Amino acid sequence: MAALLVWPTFVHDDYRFRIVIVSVVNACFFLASAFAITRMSAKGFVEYFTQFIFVATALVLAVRCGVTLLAPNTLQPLTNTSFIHYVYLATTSFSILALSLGFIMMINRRLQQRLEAAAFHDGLTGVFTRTAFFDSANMELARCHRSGDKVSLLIIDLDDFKSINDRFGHLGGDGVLIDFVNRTRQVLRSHDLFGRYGGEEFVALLPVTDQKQAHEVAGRICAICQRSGEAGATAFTVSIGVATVQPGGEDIGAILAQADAALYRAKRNGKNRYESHVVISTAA
Ligand SMILES: Nc1nc2c(ncn2[C@@H]2O[C@H](COP(=O)(O)OP(=O)(O)OP(=O)(O)O)[C@@H](O)[C@H]2O)c(=O)[nH]1
Repeated sequence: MAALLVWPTFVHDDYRFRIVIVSVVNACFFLASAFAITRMSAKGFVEYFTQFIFVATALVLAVRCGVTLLAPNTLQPLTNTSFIHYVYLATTSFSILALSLGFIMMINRRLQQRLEAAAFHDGLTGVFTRTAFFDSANMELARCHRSGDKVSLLIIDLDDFKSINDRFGHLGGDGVLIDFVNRTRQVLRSHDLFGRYGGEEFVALLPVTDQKQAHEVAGRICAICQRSGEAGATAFTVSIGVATVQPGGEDIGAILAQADAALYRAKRNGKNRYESHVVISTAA
């Protein structure tokens, strides 16, 4: 734009030509910015507000450009007192302030969304992080305490995962974790809570689920993971510790301790199986 302005400024002083160039270039920039916002995901008030300011400013620039071309005598340098000139000055002053605010708020919202995503969802598998799982699980326990429903908790640990990493590398191991999550999601219901406890250990809270039903779910998870090698993918198995309680106001930590003890038994009894803190299960 600077190059385009050299001629009407220094070579041939042409005020109207300068207005046209500046208006057209800026209007294109504002419309392109408004279009870029259209393509953003998860838009809210701030995005629509900023988009509106872009479009409104572009329209004023277009009108100013049109007036300059169609009624050239209405615009005079320095002594310019035309209505469109006042509108232009007011709009640009306001839009600079509004756009600055809009951009700051958009960046703030994006940062907040990223922080929330990182706090709530595991970056590799997409399941709840440990903290998010604990928070949601405690709320679910309190709800089942009030309603008198039973709750079951599964701790699921991938068997011999160190040897999977050793054989297929860390990336191969990551792929197995993703495959495990996808398979387990097929078994869990939409309202079950699923989280990563740490490393290759996962937890699932099954609301309104008694021990018999929890055993069925655990057995199906063991079975679906055992079939992992069928399509040529890396084969893996899991061991599961199951705990079922009638919540009495305790927090998730107490139930986790029971499920953890059951998981320890499943590992000690040969892996690729589930065990319960009360009933010893059949092998998967
Ligand atoms: N690829 C990958 N590996 C991980 C991740 N988190 C933890 N690990 C690995 O998981 C392995 C866990 O090994 P161990 O605790 O010895 O357990 P294991 O080999 O599964 O043995 P058992 O639990 O007895 O069946 C370690 O080698 C960790 O490095 C991860 O996010 N990605």
